[in-house]
Amino acid sequence: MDNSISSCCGSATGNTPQEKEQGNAPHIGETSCCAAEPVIASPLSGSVKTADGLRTPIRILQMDCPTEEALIRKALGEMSDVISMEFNLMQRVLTVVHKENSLEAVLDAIRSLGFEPEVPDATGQHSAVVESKKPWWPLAVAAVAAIAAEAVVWMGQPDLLAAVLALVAVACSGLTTYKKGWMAIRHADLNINALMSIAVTGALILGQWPEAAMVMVLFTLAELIEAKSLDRARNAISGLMQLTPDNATVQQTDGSWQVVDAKSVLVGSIVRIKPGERMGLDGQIIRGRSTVNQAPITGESLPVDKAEGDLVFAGTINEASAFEYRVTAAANNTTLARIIHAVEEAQGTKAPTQRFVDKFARIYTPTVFAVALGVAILPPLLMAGLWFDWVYKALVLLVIACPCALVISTPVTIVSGLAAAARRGILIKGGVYLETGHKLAWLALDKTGTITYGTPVLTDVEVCSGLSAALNEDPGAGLNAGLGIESCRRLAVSLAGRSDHPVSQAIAKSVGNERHADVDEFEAISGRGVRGIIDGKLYSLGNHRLIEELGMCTPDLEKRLDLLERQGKSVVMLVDEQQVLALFAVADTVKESSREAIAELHQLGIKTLMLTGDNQHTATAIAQQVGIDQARGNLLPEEKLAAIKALEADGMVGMVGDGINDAPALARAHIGFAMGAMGTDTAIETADVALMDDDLRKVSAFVRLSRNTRAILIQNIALALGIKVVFLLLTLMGMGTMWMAVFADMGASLLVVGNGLRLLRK
Ligand SMILES: Nc1ncnc2c1ncn2[C@@H]1O[C@H](COP(=O)(O)OP(=O)(O)OP(=O)(O)O)[C@@H](O)[C@H]1O
Ligand SMILES: [Cu+]
Repeated sequence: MDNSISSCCGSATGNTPQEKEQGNAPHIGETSCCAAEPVIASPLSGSVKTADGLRTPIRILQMDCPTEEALIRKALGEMSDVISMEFNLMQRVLTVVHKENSLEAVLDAIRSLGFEPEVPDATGQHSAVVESKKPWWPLAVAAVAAIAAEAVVWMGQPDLLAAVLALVAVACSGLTTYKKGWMAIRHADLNINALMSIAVTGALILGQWPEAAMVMVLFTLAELIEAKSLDRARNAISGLMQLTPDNATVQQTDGSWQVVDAKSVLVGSIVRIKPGERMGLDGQIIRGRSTVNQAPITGESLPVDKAEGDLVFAGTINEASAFEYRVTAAANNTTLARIIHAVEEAQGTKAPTQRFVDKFARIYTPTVFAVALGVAILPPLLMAGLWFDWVYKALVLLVIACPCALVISTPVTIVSGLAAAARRGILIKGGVYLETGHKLAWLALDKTGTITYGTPVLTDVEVCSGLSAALNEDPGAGLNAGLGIESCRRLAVSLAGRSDHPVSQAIAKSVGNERHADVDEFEAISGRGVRGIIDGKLYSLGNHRLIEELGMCTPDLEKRLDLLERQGKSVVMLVDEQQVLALFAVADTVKESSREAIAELHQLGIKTLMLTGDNQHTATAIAQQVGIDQARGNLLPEEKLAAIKALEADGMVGMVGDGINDAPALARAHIGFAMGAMGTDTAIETADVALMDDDLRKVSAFVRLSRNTRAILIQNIALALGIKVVFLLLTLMGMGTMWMAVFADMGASLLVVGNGLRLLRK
């Protein structure tokens, strides 16, 4: 059940091979993950061999704008050792596929652009990265100087004073811009930094002191705000990791307790948690009981009761009394750590809009560039225009050509959406699901464990000789010629005890710790029941389908089944090789939240359909209780799959289940939702969307978030392109100035980033 699942759904929504490769890449560097520092990038995995060559992720902290991407793309694109490149500007990771033994050359090329590339070292360890903080005071000095220069000119003071102040301002705020700009010009590339440098230098040469200073200061300030905003989106997820305490109180071999570094705690250690304390590791309670706030994982802040045997999770908070638990996962492998890892991976995959925008930018920028070149050269040559005028217009066009706002708008929105979802206990495994979720037309639901709690209890036992006895009745009462109720029970419980199917579990749990009979050749019959040999005789315990197939059904039995099933109960029968001996009815309770969840989904215009292996009567009864449109019972797992396929003709199909016996259908659906992912590793890994607890309302929350994301994506693209179009027209009409273009570009970037970040607050 690994990537076969994620690749299946890819047929419709576009999982790329690259996503799968990322999923399979060994995450060697994980042990070095350290959350103690303020701004941290999570570790990278090492080089991985692929068919084309080595695939190495390289972190470049200075790379977060498309202009830097363009620079690197150009420089590495010329190298014969480089086969392909992928840029993830949000995480500032460049993944290069290159020939063996060429990594150093690639790194050198990146260094020559003035960047500091980082890769895992030979052991695969990657040092945790701490970004150095730039001091803020030079910018403050620059701002004061720029304002002073403006004031000096305004008050008619000597030009020399204004010039000195302006030079101070430009020097204090613009050095990085000049450096980056110069690097770009040297590589024959004109990015926003190069253009700013040219423009400011031009203004200085023309003696426009205050303007030059102001433009440089404001540009730097805008860049700073943008970088900070992007950091917010980036850190929304890794910030969760900082919720876990650094230390844990661990029992030593001599029985004493000692506070140690949580990262050093081994699986199997006993940890003590005080009231009000946050857990640093996953584990299972061995002593004590309490209530725990699991909001960091499930997004649900209502405290949950926990007693011996229950699982607790890193990041959650003990609200009541002290307890001890046995550690089940090391600090770097807790559920929370895996959630964070999955979200980061999801952020690295590109959503459809992003692919489109990237493609668009790749055509758009060179096109405007060509037009600008034409504007600069043709009118002066052919129409005797003034060189100065037309070159200036061309420069303005070049600023407009910067696709910064457009390119950054999509990832910032998607990343914010993914982070917002994760904080609410919805783990989305790729931007594609977040982006396409708004189109969901149908939601198929599994019954057991999805709509119901999945822990049915035994309600009726009937012996099939015409005599019947209610549960817990006097053991002697139901005796017949063949087997008495107690013998039937013993047989059924012994068979059921061997299966984890909820129906079997209900029967097995109905008696105390009574000794079970030995079962030979035990076998589960998929979608039907179980069978095995007890005391030398073959017995089966199964549903109506099984009894029909064995040819043991009678009109009388049918009537009794009907009666129980119409009450929403599931019935299995105990048979030997000749006849039906007894029947056992179990009833599952519907989750209180299910009804509300279905109503919310209907409000969103999503049609619902229940798919279950249980009988049609029970299915209909449960569906009616929660308001589901349609119910289909008696389905074998492959028939559930076929039902999903049939729905696909009618639009986008989601399927929600517990992932246990509905994995094929979950994989087939465009979006597979797995519930109760908190305790199960496979659900986190295989589902498209993992819901951390089993509250069905998370599906409607997901759809609403997806619709919000979608709306913001469209707004952002319209905004970014709209501003460009306005300035393009202004420039062509001769009214655009370079300053206007620069601010329009930076303003657009800030607007789309701010707009995308709104999702974090949702
Ligand atoms: N191991 C088993 N023990 C007892 N009954 C079983 C077992 N396996 C199947 N059954 C019977 O067959 C029916 C269908 O089982 P199946 O596993 O296909 O669906 P389910 O998981 O019970 O329902 P759902 O599809 O809603 O999750 C069950 O309702 C039960 O009556
Ligand atoms: Cu029948």
